Amino acid sequence: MESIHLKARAKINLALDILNRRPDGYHEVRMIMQTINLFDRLYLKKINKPEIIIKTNLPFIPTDNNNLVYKAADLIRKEFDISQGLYIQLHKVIPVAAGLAGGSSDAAAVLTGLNTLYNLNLSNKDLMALGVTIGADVPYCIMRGTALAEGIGEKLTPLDPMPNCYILIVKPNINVSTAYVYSKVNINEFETRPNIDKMIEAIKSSDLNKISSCMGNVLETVTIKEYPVIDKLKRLMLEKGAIGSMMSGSGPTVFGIFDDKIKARKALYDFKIDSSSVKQAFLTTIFNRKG
Ligand SMILES: C[C@@](CO)(OP(=O)(O)O)[C@H](O)COP(=O)(O)OP(=O)(O)OC[C@H]1O[C@@H](n2ccc(N)nc2=O)[C@H](O)[C@@H]1O
Ligand SMILES: Nc1ncnc2c1ncn2[C@@H]1O[C@H](COP(=O)(O)OP(=O)(O)O)[C@@H](O)[C@H]1O
Repeated sequence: MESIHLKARAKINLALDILNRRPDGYHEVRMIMQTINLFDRLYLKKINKPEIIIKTNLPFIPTDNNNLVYKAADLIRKEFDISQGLYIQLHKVIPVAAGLAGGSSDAAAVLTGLNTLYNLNLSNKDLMALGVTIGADVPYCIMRGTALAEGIGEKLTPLDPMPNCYILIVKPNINVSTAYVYSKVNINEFETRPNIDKMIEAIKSSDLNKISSCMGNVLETVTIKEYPVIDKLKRLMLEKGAIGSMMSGSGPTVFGIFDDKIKARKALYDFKIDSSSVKQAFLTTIFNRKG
């Protein structure tokens, strides 16, 4: 095989709790993760030049070692002594620095894709162990579906699939870095924390209303204080018929869960014309592992 086409899907966090801060600055988390059908496209091709060449549709994305896609390819090439070069075409659709793990998912797709392209026969467990050296969310982006993530996000337990629904994604006109949000979080100041065990039960019972009522993200304590637009978008989402709404990950993206396609489409339209607070809006569905 000389080339491969891949899809790298985004994730949302249905719940995000922090247990403590580790001495190395990372945080021990308990999160419920869900893959959604919003995806970047990648094309990987073996080339004769001995280098990694990245082409992307977004001019502001790095094409050197700062791109997580480059990091993933470089890691595999070094680990398995592969000198042959690689051309990577990355078509971004997932909003960047948005709390949707776009870069992590691109890296996960490259690890998985190169495993096939070079016949490495690595298990998902092997790929996840490589992935965590790139980023805390990369192992989950390899596993995908509904999952409990613990440790720094790399200790994964697959959960029953979440029931089908519509997910409305709204990215406000602001940029927030993950490292900044974690650095500002004060774990002694959380007034409410999501009940992760109750969320797992709600998922098990396939009850969308119960799932929505269990949603919670402690990182909102940092972002909403600095960017009230996040809270405004959450409230608008509920007013427009979402049964639950929350910020995903470190934000600033807000998502809404809808069980009614008409309401979801109308809400998408309303958010798309609200250019004062919304930069990007997408209506999508959830993605679950097969089998
Ligand atoms: C917040 C979450 C929720 O799913 O996602 P995003 O909002 O980034 O999508 C993740 O925990 C983000 O995972 P990821 O984006 O892979 O993190 P990394 O690149 O490994 O780390 C970026 C920075 O975030 C902080 N970090 C990350 C993970 C973690 N458990 N504790 C942390 O304190 C560290 O300061 C680190 O330097
Ligand atoms: N393949 C990639 N796609 C998007 N951003 C990338 C990629 N590689 C590196 N980056 C850099 O990583 C940062 C965070 O990107 P992203 O993964 O989209 O964030 P998040 O995890 O919050 O969704 C951005 O500032 C971007 O410049």
